[in-house]
Amino acid sequence: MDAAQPLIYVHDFHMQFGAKKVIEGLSFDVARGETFGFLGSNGSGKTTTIRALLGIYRPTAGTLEINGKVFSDDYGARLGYLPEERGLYKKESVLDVMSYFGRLKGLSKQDAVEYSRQFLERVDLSDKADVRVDKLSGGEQQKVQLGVTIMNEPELLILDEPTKGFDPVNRRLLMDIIEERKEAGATVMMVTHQMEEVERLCDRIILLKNGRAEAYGTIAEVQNQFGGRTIRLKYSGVLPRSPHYAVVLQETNYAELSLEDSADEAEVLKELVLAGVVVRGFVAAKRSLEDIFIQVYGEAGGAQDGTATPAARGLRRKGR
Ligand SMILES: Nc1ncnc2c1ncn2[C@@H]1O[C@H](COP(=O)(O)OP(=O)(O)OP(=O)(O)O)[C@@H](O)[C@H]1O
Repeated sequence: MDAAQPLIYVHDFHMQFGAKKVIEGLSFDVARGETFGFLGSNGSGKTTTIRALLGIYRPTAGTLEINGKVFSDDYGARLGYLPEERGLYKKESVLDVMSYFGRLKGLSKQDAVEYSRQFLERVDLSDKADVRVDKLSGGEQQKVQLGVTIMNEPELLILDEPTKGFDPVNRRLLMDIIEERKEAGATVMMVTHQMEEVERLCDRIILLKNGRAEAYGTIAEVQNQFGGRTIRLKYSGVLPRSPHYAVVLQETNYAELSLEDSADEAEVLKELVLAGVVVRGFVAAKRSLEDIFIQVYGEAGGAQDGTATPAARGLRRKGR
C-alpha cells in the first residue's frame, strides 16, 4: 500500500441515466486519513458518485478507484458504508441484527455481542438490545445502523448523510463517534447538508453543481474562493470607493464589505477613518460555509449585486 497514493481517486467521471446527464467530468481524490466532505444540493449526484465508486452503478465514463483499484471485495482496506437507504432486518432484535452483521464482518460471536452491547450503551440504547428493530424510532434505527457500519473499525468510512434526522444532542454524539474513527486514522468520505458538521470534521470538501466540482479544497481555500473575508461595519458617514473591498450589503449605518485577497483589515479601517467615516463597529469574519452554499445553489449572484442573501441577512443579524 503506497501511503502517498490517495485512498479514493476519481478522474473525469461521467454518469448518465438515459438522456439525463447527472455527472459530467468530475475529478477529485481523498487522501489517506483525511475527512472529506462531499457536498451538493439535492439531486446533484452525491449518492450516484458513491454508488459508482462502490461498483453499484457502472460509470458511463471515467476512472473511479479505491486503493488504486476499481472496487471489488478484495480491494484491500476495511470499508464501512452507511448507505442513504437504510436497511436493517426489521423483525429481529437489535442485538441479534448487530451481532449477525458483526459475524459477516469477520468478528467472533463473542466479540460481536460485546461490541454491540458497548455501542448500545454509548448511544443510550442499552434498554433496546432485545427489542425488535421495527419497534425503534427512525433515529434509534439509524444509531444501530451506524453501529453496524463502524463495528469492524473500518479504514475507510463512506457515510451518506450520517446524521440525517437526528436531534442536536444525538447529532453531536454521532459526530463524536465519527471524530473518534477519524482520530483512530480512518479515512472518511461523508455526504452532509449540515455545515456545522463540515466545519467541525472535514479537512477538505467538494461542492458538486451541474455534475462538476464548483469548489474543491480545504475549507479556508473554498472560503477564499468565494470572497474569503468579510467586514461587518457599523458606521456613519459616506463609505469611500476603495480597491481593497467591495460593498456587498448596505443599509442605513450598516454595511458588509468583502475584502480583496491582498487587503489588510487594519489598513481598511485606517482608510475608512481617514475618509471621515465614523466607525462604531468593525468585525472581521470569514464567510460561513452556509452563506457560500446558498450563493452557489440558491440565490446565486444575490450577494454580488448588493442585495442580501438570506444567509447574509442571518450573518448580519448575528453580528449586530
Ligand atoms: N438509477 C437511476 N435512474 C435514473 N436516475 C437516477 C438514478 N439514480 C439517480 N438518478 C438521478 O440522478 C440525480 C442525482 O441523484 P443522487 O441521488 O445522486 O443525488 P444526491 O446528490 O445524492 O441528492 P440528495 O442530496 O437529495 O440525496 C437525480 O436527478 C436522480 O433522479
